[in-house]
Amino acid sequence: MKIVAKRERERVNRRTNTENNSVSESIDSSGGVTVFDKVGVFACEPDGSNYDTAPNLLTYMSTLITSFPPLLNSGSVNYSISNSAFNAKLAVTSSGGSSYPRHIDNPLGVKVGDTRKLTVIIYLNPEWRGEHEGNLVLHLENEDVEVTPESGRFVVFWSDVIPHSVTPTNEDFVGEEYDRYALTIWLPTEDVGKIHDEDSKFKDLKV
Ligand SMILES: O=C(O)CCC(=O)C(=O)O
Ligand SMILES: [Fe+2]
Repeated sequence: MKIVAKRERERVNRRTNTENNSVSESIDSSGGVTVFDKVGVFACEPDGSNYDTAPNLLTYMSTLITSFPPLLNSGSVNYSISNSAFNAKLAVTSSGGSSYPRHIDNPLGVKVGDTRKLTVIIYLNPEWRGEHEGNLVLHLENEDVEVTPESGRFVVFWSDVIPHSVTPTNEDFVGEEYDRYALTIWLPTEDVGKIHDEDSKFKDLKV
């Protein structure tokens, strides 16, 4: 299964990958928006057209998108997570030093029509070892939590409040075999009052 996942992630990447050096927006503590480059990060948006070459990946994605929102909404607080306007990205962070700066995925929220509430990341790196680095760091209230991008690892956090970054991939490991693959699915909320909610205990976190 791990090998299938590896072949499939490479096929999706090869077939549809066009975007290099993607940019993202980040917001500072006074509300200013800056655009940052993600040098060495290649991304594509897997969809039904990838089913022929990556059936397991697509089946996994569709199972997750249909089953996860109802599960989350049945918790003690209903965040009205929806699967209606999800978006997905397969990102390949090149070996040899590429990284993501500290940012929030949805810094501006409803004023720019961005209703993403939940970031779900699945790592697809069956041969990942600690020395390859490229760890996700979640900058939480009182601590930074570092998550290694091991295959099958599943990370979920609020898209609108949690600052995070990716440490540089190790410059000593260069070549496609060391590229770092992450499949991200963003799920929106139908209750836009839940975005940048003043009652959120994370509201004071800053990019
Ligand atoms: O690949 C990761 O671990 C995080 C990626 C990320 O922060 C993003 O795509 O916004
Ligand atoms: Fe992010």
